[in-house]
Amino acid sequence: MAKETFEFQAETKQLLDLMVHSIYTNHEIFLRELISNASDAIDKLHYESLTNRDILEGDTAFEIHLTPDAHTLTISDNGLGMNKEDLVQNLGTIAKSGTKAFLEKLKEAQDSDSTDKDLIGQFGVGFYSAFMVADTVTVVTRKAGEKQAYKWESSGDGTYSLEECEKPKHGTTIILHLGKDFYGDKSEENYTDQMTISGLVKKYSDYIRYPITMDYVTKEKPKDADGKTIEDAPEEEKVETRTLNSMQPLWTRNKSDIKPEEYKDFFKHQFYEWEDPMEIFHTKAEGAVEYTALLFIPGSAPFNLYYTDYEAGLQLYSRHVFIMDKCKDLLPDYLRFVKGLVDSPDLSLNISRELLQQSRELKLIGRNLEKNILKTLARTLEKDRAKYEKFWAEYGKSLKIGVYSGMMTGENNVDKLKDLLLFMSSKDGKLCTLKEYVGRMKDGQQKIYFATGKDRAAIDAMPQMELLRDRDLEVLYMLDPVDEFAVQAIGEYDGKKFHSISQGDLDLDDDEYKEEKKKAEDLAKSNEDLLKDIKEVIGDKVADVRLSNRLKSGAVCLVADAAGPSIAMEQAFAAANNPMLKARRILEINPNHDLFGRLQTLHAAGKDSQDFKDYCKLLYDQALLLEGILPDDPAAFANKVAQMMAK
Ligand SMILES: Nc1ncnc2c1ncn2[C@@H]1O[C@H](COP(=O)(O)OP(=O)(O)OP(=O)(O)O)[C@@H](O)[C@H]1O
Repeated sequence: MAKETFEFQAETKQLLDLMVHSIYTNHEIFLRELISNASDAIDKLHYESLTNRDILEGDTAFEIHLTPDAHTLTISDNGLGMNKEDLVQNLGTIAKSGTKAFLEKLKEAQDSDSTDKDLIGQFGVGFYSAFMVADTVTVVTRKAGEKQAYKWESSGDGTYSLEECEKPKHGTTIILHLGKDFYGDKSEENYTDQMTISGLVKKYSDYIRYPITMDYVTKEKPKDADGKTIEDAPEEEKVETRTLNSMQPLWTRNKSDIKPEEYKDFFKHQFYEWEDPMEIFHTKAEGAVEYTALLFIPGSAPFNLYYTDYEAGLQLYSRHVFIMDKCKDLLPDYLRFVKGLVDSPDLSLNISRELLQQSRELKLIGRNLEKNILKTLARTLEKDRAKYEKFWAEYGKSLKIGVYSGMMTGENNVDKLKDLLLFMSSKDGKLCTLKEYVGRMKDGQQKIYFATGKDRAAIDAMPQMELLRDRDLEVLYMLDPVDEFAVQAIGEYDGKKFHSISQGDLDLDDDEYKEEKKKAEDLAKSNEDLLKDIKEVIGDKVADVRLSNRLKSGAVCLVADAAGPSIAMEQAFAAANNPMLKARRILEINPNHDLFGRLQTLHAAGKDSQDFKDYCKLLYDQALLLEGILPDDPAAFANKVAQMMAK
């Protein structure tokens, strides 16, 4: 095959451009990225070799070797290597959907001068970081089990070349032809200096499970047959290969010997994070199943946590040997934000990943970990409210989704999670637990009142809120569409039912309310015709028109029938392109409002008059607006209001 030239994919080009022009100042992490890729490639080969020993070609001493030279730094591994298709696929395109977001973030970071954040690692564009320090990158690689080797080369401009070549050993060798600022004694960042390189390995790659080696040339006088130095002989050069990393996986060490900084560093390097974790769990268990787990709750939720491209899951190891990344079957989906790893001698390396994921041991470990995490969260909620609220701000949504999605999957997440939920309260504008709400309920109060809306102000302005405020009844604000789903899944807490103030009968428990309700019912009877005729004018848009006893100073409001979704839920479904679930809307009119008297007069003058009809339609549109929904025909609404104002 003659040398071929290929164009990089547009996004790769953009990324390379950013790398070449070094907008990212923390150049040194390129080494960590390349070592990490080499280690991944060895992991892959090792995994393959468990079922196909021949693939190793007799080379069982896994190693990542670093060779600095005058102007180059070479990183070699004896991992899986790449064939032609792999090269084009992996080093010519960026298949990851996160890359676009990465580019945006990188620009943002550049604008805000916060380039210290480890964005490159976070978004996994590792290989291309080589172009921060190298003018040209050459990759010589041969896939284990295949004969043909290839040379890939690029100068970080728009193209790369590919040609066939010879490579006796399988694996990948990456030669960085360093830029002039990155070699030589005069350089501040000399990546050919052995001290610098070994320092970087210690700093970033100490945990890598395979030896990272470098040859050191030492000069020594020769020794005689008795092992004594021959003093007058000239010095001889000796090459000594040293391993630069300690290779001991952090999680295998004793908890008491590990410093918080070591955990944090490990977390960042292993999981490509740039922020300290907010919680660390390090547990060792023996008994029915033996395992060590090192789990983390990241400092903040990733931007795509709730999108389908987010890949949840823990890393799996067996006796410190990597089995797989992103194993989803350990933790329930509502803990999708937890990162970490599990190392267990009880997990068999020799069965397929599919079978492994269904294994009894894995399920047992998963259940234990889930319990552990929930226990820690409950303890944090009790002992360190500020910390818990920070957790809640990042991951609360995930737990709320867990509460109701459990209904679909048949898991009872409600009991597990209901005491970990927080809702904003009308009492003090602060977050409260359901236990706290119930604990401070007024004497005789039977229900947990909640209201749905887009923000606090919208709920506070709801006409129904006035009655509850007057009675000093606490209302929980449901500001996120998932809140209401969660509440529906819970149903009741401590024997107290949830009750939406914007749905069904307000149904307050005090005598005053009951008396007013009775009055309203009598009034409704005597105005039966009026209500029927209003309904007739508005038509099918509402299921019913009633007199309200939930309104104090407001004239109208729209409520949903108790059976069925609320109006907020209907809107959430509509926003998610699922207009199937419709609330049964009920228009409620305040009989104590002057407007009601006017309606009665207009109706008495003739139910077919244009004025009566206009009033009815405007009433409905107003009620819609109060729910934050636009009238069906905003122009007609505005025209009618204008006409009335002009009268
Ligand atoms: N030394 C190597 N040996 C074999 N394949 C490699 C090597 N280096 C890179 N690759 C291949 O190139 C791909 C792209 O590497 P890159 O560092 O850009 O991203 P990544 O390693 O997949 O992501 P992340 O950095 O998040 O781990 C890798 O997924 C791997 O398939």
